[in-house]
Amino acid sequence: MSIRIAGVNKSFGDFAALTDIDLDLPSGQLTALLGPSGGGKSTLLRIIAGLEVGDTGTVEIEGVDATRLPARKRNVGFVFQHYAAFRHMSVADNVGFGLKIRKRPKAEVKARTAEMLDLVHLSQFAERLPAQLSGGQRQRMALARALAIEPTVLLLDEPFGALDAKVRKELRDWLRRLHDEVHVTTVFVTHDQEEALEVADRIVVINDGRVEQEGTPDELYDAPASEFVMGFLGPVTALQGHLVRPHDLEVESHAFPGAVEGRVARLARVGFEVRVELAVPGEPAPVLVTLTRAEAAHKQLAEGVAAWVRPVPGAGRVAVGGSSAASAGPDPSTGSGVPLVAPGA
Ligand SMILES: Nc1ncnc2c1ncn2[C@@H]1O[C@H](COP(=O)(O)OP(=O)(O)OP(=O)(O)O)[C@@H](O)[C@H]1O
Repeated sequence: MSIRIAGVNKSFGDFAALTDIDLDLPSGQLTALLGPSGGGKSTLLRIIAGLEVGDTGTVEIEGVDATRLPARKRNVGFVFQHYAAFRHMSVADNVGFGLKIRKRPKAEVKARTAEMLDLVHLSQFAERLPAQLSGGQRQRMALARALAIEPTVLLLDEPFGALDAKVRKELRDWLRRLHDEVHVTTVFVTHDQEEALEVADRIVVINDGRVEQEGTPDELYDAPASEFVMGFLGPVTALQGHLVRPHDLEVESHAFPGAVEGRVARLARVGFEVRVELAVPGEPAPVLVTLTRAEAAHKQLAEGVAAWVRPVPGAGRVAVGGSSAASAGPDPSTGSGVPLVAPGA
């Protein structure tokens, strides 16, 4: 285990920003701290970095107790959303700065800087000033600077948060490829579930200062431990007291085993998919089902027609007001008494 956090609590005045955090983040992996704004992600990252100290608990980095070590002795690379570059220094000098202040030989600084610029594809901009780079290029420069010192862990706080959606997406693919090349243990903070699902090996969902769930992207998506995690990771709809994913519902224009009857209230084509809203007696809100266009055409669904719906067998789901898919109990819609729980739940 590369980063081990045990019993960490942190309050600001009487506000509890983090409560009872215990986490083991494996070596060489890319872990996302995911959650809504104000949940405590940045505070946790700053405690790992040594920029903030927990009120209780310990932080271990690669087997070394770092709880009382100052930030500069933890050998961490840190990248913030708004990277503060030295404006009067060239891109190359910014990247080599950490090595220079560590008094490494000139030749080594030069070689390592060139290597890092090559890694982040900025070699041709080495002599420019930071102001002459785009936002995305500047964040790549920040990553090169953080990596230049060969950090034990790389900590990224919403590194692409200030960039527009297209550049953000490019950089997230790029970060994944970069990580596959260098394998440095990386923790990054994001509130964007798509970013976490796409890039991370592991995701830790943090809400209200607590860890809601941790696991691989698949584990969290397929077997969410709570309503909160399920809703935060993707669209959900409620049917018969359970939250399910709209693409995990089967719908037909005729009755079929375990399905309940409703009526198509609305049918909308959105790009490659069709979103169907069903009015189902007893359901307080429309039941949302997503289908491909071909499926919708084949099933002859149209506004106003009767339709029958049930969760696909094995669909991940969570009881409304409950806490876990596994506690969902027997499923009335299967008629078999076999609960429909997420795989591995
Ligand atoms: N130095 C501080 N003094 C007082 N309160 C703080 C301090 N730092 C953070 N907080 C509070 O602690 C809570 C958690 O903040 P934190 O920045 O860790 O959340 P976050 O999940 O990273 O959110 P965001 O995505 O908005 O940055 C917030 O309510 C914040 O206002």
